[in-house]
Amino acid sequence: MTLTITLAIMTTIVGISGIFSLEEFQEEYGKVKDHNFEMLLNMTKLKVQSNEVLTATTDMFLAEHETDLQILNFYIDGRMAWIDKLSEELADRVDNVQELFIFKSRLYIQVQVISDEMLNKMALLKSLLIEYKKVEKYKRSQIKEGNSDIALAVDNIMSLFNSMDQKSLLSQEKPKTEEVKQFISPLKHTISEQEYKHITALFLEQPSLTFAYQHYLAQLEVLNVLKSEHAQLSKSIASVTGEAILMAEKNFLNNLNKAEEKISLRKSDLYVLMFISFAIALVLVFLQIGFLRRVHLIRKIIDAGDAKSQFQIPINGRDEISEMAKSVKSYIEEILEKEQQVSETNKKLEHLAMHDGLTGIYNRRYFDAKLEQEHIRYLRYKEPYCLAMLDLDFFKNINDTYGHDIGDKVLIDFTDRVTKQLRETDLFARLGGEEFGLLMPLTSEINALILMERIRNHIQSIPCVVNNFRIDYSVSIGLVEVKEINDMHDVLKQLTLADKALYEAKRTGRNRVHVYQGEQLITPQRA
Ligand SMILES: Nc1nc2c(ncn2[C@@H]2O[C@H](COP(=O)(O)OP(=O)(O)OP(=O)(O)O)[C@@H](O)[C@H]2O)c(=O)[nH]1
Repeated sequence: MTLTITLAIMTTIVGISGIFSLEEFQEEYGKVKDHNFEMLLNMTKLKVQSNEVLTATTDMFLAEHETDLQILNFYIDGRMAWIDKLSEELADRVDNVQELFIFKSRLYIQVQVISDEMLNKMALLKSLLIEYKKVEKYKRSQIKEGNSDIALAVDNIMSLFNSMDQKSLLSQEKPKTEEVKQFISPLKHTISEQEYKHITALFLEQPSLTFAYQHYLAQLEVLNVLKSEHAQLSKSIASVTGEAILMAEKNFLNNLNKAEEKISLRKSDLYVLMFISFAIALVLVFLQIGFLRRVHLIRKIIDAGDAKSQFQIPINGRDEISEMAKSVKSYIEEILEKEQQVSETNKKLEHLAMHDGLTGIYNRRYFDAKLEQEHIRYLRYKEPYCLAMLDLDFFKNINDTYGHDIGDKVLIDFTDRVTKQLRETDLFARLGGEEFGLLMPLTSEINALILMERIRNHIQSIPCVVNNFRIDYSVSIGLVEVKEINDMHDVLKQLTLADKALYEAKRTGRNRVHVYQGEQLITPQRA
């Protein structure tokens, strides 16, 4: 019982701990979920931030009126720093380092390619700027020399260049004579013919001016490159952050699946554990049933006190029940042995209580009880019975002559010989000393008388031989038939009547039978 209770408690603990661990797992699962949702949110934020950073740096670059290497380097550094920052952010969120490295390298290469292209353009631009500065220097020298018209013409030309639409500028590699003439035509009326020709020749021959014009083209190209680079980077950012988001989502799903797998594994573990506990409990219950059945059997055997039944219980085992069965077995055997002894003692006591110690025939007590019983039967059914009192004659003489021991042997001889003459239904008892009683149920007076005479004759005709002594002895008998005519309901009175008849037998000479019949005593003729 204790074992079952212990097991039940264990199973409960397992179940509760299982529930707790499941809750713990679910909590973990929730955390993973929250973490991944947060990560996705951050990735989306990062994407927005990246676009903002990129746009800001591009705008800053474009806002500069002058493009030089310093700005370009600043721009490139800004891009690289942003890529590093983006990589760091991604590293916290993306498990696959290899993929992250590939993204980073892709971005680096892209920025590098763009930077190289831009550096080439910048180199060209720089040389153009030098040329442009030469034109300006020429303009300033003309002003200094007082050639304000020429300086004005240069200005006009430069304004004209500036005012030219991008398309027409981009379609030309260098100004043609006609166009140069067209550019300087406003000067035609303000300067002399000679001066006009000189300026035209100057512009046509002066490569600086041509390059100055090309400066605009280059600047525009740089702007275009920047725009396309911005578009490409935006696209890359979108793609990288998109892929990162996809990866994060993939991770997220992986993590969810792992958590779910763990939960289902834990669940199946718990089921197995609970099944094992249940099976053990079942086995224990069966063992306990067997245990109780055996205990019950032992108890039944104890209750029944049947020593033989104990062999149904296996007593050869080494368990507690077998030990108990062994104890019960020896205990019952001991009890049975004692019971046997008590029973034998009781039988002896019973025998002693009912029998005479010397002769072995019934004693006075038993005779009185049986006589009373017989008398009751008589009173009810009116079936007569006979009662006789037998007394050895001159027994005192035998004692005195041969001794008390031999007197005893004579008494035994007498009872043996009388008993052999009787029916099984007759009751012969020693009433005391040398006096005996004989109860003859369902016996008529005449039959009883015949029997008494036979006994008397048998005793007096065959002497008793004891210790080589031949002892002749006789017996006197008083007989009474209990029937209606004696009209005495008291059983003790019947004995008195028999005694009276005996007394008469003694008085009239001994060795004879007297029958009591009312107040008349009849002494039958000897056979
Ligand atoms: N050996 C022996 N003697 C007994 C026993 N019981 C009584 N007696 C003796 O029996 C004798 C009876 O003697 P009495 O009463 O005088 O009668 P009796 O000598 O038989 O004479 P009557 O009866 O008149 O013929 C006594 O001497 C008793 O001691 C006994 O158990 N064994």
